[in-house]
Amino acid sequence: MAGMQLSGAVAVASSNLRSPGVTSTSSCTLRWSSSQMLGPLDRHWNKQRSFLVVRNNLSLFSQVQKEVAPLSDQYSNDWLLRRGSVPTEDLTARLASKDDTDAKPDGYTLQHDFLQDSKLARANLEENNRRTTNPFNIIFVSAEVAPYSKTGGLGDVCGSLPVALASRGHRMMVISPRYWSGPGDTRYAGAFDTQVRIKIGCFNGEHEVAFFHEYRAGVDWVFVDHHSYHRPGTPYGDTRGSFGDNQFRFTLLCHASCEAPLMLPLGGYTYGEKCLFIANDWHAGLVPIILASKYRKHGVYSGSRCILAIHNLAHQGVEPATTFNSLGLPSNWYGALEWVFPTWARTHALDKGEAVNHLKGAIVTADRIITVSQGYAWEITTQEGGYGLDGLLRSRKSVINGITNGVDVDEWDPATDKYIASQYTLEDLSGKAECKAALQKELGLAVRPDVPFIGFIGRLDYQKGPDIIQAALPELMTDDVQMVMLGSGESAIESWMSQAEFQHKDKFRGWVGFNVPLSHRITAGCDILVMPSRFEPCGLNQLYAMRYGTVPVVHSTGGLRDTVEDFNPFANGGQGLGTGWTFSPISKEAFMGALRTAIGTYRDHGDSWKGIMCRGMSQDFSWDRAALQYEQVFEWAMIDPPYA
Ligand SMILES: Nc1ncnc2c1ncn2[C@@H]1O[C@H](COP(=O)(O)OP(=O)(O)O[C@H]2O[C@H](CO)[C@@H](O)[C@H](O)[C@H]2O)[C@@H](O)[C@H]1O
Repeated sequence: MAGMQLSGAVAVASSNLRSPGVTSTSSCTLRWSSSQMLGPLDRHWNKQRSFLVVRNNLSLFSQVQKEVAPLSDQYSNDWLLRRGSVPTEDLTARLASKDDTDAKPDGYTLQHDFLQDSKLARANLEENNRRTTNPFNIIFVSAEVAPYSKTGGLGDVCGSLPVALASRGHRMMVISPRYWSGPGDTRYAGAFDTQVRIKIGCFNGEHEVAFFHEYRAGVDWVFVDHHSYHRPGTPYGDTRGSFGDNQFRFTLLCHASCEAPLMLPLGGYTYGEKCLFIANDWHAGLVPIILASKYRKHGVYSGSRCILAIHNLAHQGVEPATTFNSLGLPSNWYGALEWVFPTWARTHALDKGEAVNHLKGAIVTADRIITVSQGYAWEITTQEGGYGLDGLLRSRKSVINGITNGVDVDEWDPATDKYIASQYTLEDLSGKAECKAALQKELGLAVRPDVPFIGFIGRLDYQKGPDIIQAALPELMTDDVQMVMLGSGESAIESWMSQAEFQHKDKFRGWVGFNVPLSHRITAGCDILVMPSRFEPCGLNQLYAMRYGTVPVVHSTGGLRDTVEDFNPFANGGQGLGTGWTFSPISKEAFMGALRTAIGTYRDHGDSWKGIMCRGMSQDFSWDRAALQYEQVFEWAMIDPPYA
């Protein structure tokens, strides 16, 4: 993990430590010396300070192996036999097997309570693996959260990661604006007015906000209500462009988020002062600054920490320097947000390039920083990927971690997906062919099982590289393929999609707009999903595609490079390895090269294709894995003193 510097197991002072997992009977108390210490301790170097971090998520198997194996040195089989117990290797095997009942191995007399305790210990350990032993009060602050509001991956992540963390035993609050568009809007029907009102001093006045609350899937979903959120369009803008007062709207969100844990008696009691805030992207960027400048100096939130989660560094929340006075922050904190554009980016001779940058403010005040893949954690520290913030990010490299996103496995599951024509599984892929036929029919394309069907889903902007597809399409359309693109964004690309559809009526469909059910049907019905993103912090569509047996062809960048493994037909004794194709550099030629290879494999090597599909479908992209990694970072954040 980039930025994480771990050493191996560290020996500590010896003691009569009792394993947290394997308990002992009074007749067999285990003594552990330093070299037999249970559970690895990792040394974590952080800004020349070192801390010992206990990892508590050991699996039963490795735990039992570590615990029982050393016994053979101190307590020989003979010794155990004399005590009426079993040799250690037998016990290890029994504990590792699912069926370690009381069946006695031939020739041995079992000491029942020892085994019984071990079984209990295993149950405890399995439970520990599901539940954290160190629960936190966590506040997720985000501009969007699915299913209430979503324009992209940020909404997906903030709608599903908190549920995974809650199921591990953390107390979770997700706080986001209530984008209510009128009485017909049912998205917030389950959220009730808490009757709590607060006044926030910013932007030359006092602005009253209300809090709505819904408890669902173990998470407190809190919605900040203010009339500036009640507009048609997306959370950020409408057909005329971005809303002009977004800085005000998200400043309100940040102040309200800092008050919510103190004010809202959710389920009868507040979250209180000892919280862990996760500020997502620039919209929540003021949270660590508000905590440090307004609360902590009065002794409030001194036990809290704030982690900045960067989903996309390209959006930073840059506004004129004069707006600083409106943010409701003490004037001596200007330096945290201060941002000066490079000379080349200034608009006229008298332009001094002075601005405030919300994301920069968060980078220099957050206790730790998480990005959504390991590859992106490194990319943002380079000049090419740092969007002007790479220098600052390099200076905080020791607290940056990359954790690859998971997927909401309930929402994105081909076996249960309610949007697709026919459900299917890894064991029975027949439903996928039905999905393909249904999608071809829905789009008015020829229903042909043999033709390679290519899909694209995403924002039509520079990041996602739709112009690469635009450049490649004339060549691609000379082949016997079908293609569908779903997306909205730059109007030039939107018009091109309509035009291309007109030009290639029998092969190409361009669906302009945001349509979640159709995105599921494309993911299930296509054979290939292309993602020619110029940069991609993590990317979710390639994960969804693999889960649905749709093979990704992606630019080798950020999270795409981390999650898609290039197909190698010769690996694994000729059986092949890999889950898709990556290409580099980002050019029409490289894109077409990879796509042609994929199309050729689909047509001519059915077995290899099936292998790629099945390997993709077998990947574990659940949030459980990522949730464990988040927990580790939470623990580190709590060990360090507040950064600001
Ligand atoms: N027209 C449309 N109709 C229906 N659904 C559509 C759609 N356009 C996009 N979507 C959906 O929006 C989501 C997009 O997620 P991504 O992660 O690919 O990108 P995004 O750039 O928004 O997220 C940022 O944050 C996420 C989360 O951390 C990172 O994975 C990513 O790299 C980063 O850029 C997917 O669920 C996709 O299906």
